[in-house]
Amino acid sequence: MTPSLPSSEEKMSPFMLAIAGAALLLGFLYLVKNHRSSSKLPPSPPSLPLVGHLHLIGDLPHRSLHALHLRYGIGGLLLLQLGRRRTLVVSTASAAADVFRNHDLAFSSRPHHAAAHKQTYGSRNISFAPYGDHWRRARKVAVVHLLSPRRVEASASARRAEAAALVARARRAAMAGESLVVRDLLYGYTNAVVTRVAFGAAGTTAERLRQLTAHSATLVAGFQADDVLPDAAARVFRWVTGLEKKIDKKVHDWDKFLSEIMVEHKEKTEHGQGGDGDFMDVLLKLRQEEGSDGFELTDDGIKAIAKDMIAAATDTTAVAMEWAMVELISNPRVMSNVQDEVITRVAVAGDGEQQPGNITDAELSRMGYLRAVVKETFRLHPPLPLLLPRESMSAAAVRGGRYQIPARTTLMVNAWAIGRDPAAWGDAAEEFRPERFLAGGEAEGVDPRGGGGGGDYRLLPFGAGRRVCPGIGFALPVVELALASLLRHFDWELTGGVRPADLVDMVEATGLSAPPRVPLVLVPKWKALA
Ligand code: HEM
Repeated sequence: MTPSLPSSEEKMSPFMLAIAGAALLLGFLYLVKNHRSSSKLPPSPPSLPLVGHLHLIGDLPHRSLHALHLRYGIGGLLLLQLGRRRTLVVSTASAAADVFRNHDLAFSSRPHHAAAHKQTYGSRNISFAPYGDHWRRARKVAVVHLLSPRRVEASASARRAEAAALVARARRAAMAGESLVVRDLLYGYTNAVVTRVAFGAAGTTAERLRQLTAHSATLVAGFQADDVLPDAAARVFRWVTGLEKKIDKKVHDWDKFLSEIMVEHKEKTEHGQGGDGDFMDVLLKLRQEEGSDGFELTDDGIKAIAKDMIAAATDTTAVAMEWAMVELISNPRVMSNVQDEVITRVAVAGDGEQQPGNITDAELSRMGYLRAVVKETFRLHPPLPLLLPRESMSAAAVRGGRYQIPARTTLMVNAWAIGRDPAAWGDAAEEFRPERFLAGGEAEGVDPRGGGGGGDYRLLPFGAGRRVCPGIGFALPVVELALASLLRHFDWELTGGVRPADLVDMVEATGLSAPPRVPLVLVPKWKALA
């Protein structure tokens, strides 16, 4: 039966026609508006309900995000829904330049993360503190009083003592014809330098610290329940899986350690033996003299800052050095060039009788090729491949207003992808070629200090803008001195039939920082110096 047309009595009244027309118009306007506002968002791959794009992220998020960028990204941007967090991913140097140059303030906060909050005395540190007065003042304390160029210079003796110990350790292995797990060697060195600088101690304090820092990062690394679930559900998840218990134990152990160190330092000060040499001394003295610019340095505040410095410094620095050694052993030409330079520069200083490890900062500053090796390592292997996540505090119109990013969007800057961006580094971006940073090279003058030196945003291992790492000046001489010492005194060989070419495709381990997945094992051969 065919449906009959409405009779004249059944025809719509003018009133009903007006309502229907208005509804149609409103619907049309809604569609147009919606189309316009969604077209103002950066591109996004197809997503699933609830998880959004989380299922597209593998165990190496920087690599998954890079692959998604290559497939879906436009203008260096992607917008993803990672569980409950709307996330803007930046994957090219030009997009990073726009975000850091034009929208840094908008993106200067950090997303709340319950596990990190717990481990930082309620976000009272610097790294995880939301943007605001506390963060600004705590950061100023670190920049002015703990990490200033004067302090870095004053810590040269700690660096040199530990570099000498590093060479001695490798020499023992060389004499015994044994191989070394390079990670253990370098982690031990970094941990020892940091312990001396932070607490003026070595030996058992360094060993306790080593145990505390091991695996700490894994409790805040990667995507966790907090990123996917609402707060209460995430807490239940952590509790059921036992993660909450692990975090509580770590928090307790750290607090016990830091409280003991603090008591020791206070007692020394009371007996007139307090120094102003290490971080704890400086922080306690600042509190006494109220020299922290009105910033209340409570016991917990001091512990939060000290812990932040240690956690931020140790893993990152050791990971950078291990990757440098991986690249050098895989590139014998570069290894030979850098060894020649180190030997020549130290000899030029006129002290052939120097103790192992006793290379001065002035000598390091003349090692241009070594510095290029370090930059090239940071380019291909940034220790924090996704930096630290930021969160936008207000809406931002990025890429010249083409895209509108709403407030409370998480920002992930993929430094690993930016280091491989062909628009920034050319077609041979995957090649380890330190010469690109030397005079006449295509990246001459590019600096890893995040837009420092001419506002170049191609090399971002330390981030950029207001939240750029304040520890760069501290980290670089630690890295350079260890590498120079190991390259000056030893030749290095692979073990067990491994060939340099076997290391070329080495991928990263999972976690917040990204060391080589397979720890590098090398045999040191002691070099008798003329
Ligand atoms: C090779 C070694 C290091 C690397 C690769 C590194 C990398 C980074 C990165 C990527 C950030 C986040 C920047 C951003 O959000 O834009 C950061 C933040 C930070 N780093 Fe480093 N870092 C290193 C060493 C150090 C050292 C030695 C210290 C201190 C002694 C330190 C202290 C900090 C602090 C306190 C922050 C938080 C800054 C803030 O949120 O305002 N880092 N670092």
